[in-house]
Amino acid sequence: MLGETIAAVRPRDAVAEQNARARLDVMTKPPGSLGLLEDVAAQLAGTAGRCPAPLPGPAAVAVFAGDHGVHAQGVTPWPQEVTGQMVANIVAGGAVVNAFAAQLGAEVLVVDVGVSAPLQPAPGLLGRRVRSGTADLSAGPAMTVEEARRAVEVGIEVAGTLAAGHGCLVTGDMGIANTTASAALVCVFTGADARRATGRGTGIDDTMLARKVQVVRQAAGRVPDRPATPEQALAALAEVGGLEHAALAGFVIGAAAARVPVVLDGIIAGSAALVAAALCPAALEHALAGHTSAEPGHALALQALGLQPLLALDLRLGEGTGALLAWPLVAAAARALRDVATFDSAGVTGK
Ligand SMILES: Cc1cc2ncn([C@H]3O[C@H](COP(=O)(O)O)[C@@H](O)[C@H]3O)c2cc1C
Ligand SMILES: O=C(O)c1cccnc1
Repeated sequence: MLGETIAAVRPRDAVAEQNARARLDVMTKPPGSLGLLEDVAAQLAGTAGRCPAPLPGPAAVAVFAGDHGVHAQGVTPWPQEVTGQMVANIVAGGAVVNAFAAQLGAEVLVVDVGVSAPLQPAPGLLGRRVRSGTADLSAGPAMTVEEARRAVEVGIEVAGTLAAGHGCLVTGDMGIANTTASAALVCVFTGADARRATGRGTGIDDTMLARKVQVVRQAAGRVPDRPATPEQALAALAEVGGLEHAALAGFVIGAAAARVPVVLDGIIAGSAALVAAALCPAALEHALAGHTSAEPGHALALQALGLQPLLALDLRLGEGTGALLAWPLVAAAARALRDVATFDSAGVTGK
């Protein structure tokens, strides 16, 4: 399934994108005046393969949840059981992601791809647990390559299902200690030093940060830098990643295969997108960076991916919150491309 999905991903449609650029230039506004939103509008046309692109809605955020064996190393102040408790909170509608989604009319789907604790079945919770948390990535592989592949395929499945009823997919995550695995992935996939890629996550003190940097450096050191082939990418993911990272990588590839735009959230999605890019470079042509988070490794990931974030609000939450907030900008860019009159049609004199 992974191989077939990778093979199904096409680059953006150059003709649709050129038509969008041409239309943006004759719309009743000075050429280029919508800045980055003009690139977004053109990208959406390229993804859809037509100009104007369909409006990218409604949006659906998939919150991939998993636990991390590296929690035992003291890299986060939060107990591991908070992952399962927050999953229940999101499913009940009580988290920040739910408030933002309600504001924007977006759907929230939580996917258990690797939580440790037992979870009550509930509407809005998809059970796809590959294993109950990863192994401690500071001591050895976080998971097997086969488990990584299965978790990637969960993300592909979820993207395919959601793309059938939604015009835009949004990445979300929940997993205590997942900023440690994210930093390790950023180091491996960009070659960055652990000190630059590692941040304070939920908010850790200097002592814990020093320990986290050490853990990230040690883990990333076991893996050859900059995996170039799909096999190397999966191996690196299995060594230092998380189950939600694997699923998110698959989600990005699955969205691209369905030709639906995907808006990326923070460091967890950004690091997973590095994996997706190594598995399937064309997939990233259909992705948008919703925001840049306060976690320093996120900017490194976006830079390596060549993605320009739509927002910079100093968010450091995850759950899909920053990407959701960017979605109205994506929708507005599409609506402008579709609805704004041209100089000719409106009888407005050009310069
Ligand atoms: C109550 C709560 C809600 C959250 N929602 C997202 N995260 C975010 O913080 C965690 C990663 O940070 P670290 O690596 O420092 O543990 C992840 O669960 C991520 O989704 C949360 C964290 C907490 C505590
Ligand atoms: O970048 C993020 O999305 C982030 C940062 C800190 C904690 N959780 C998520």
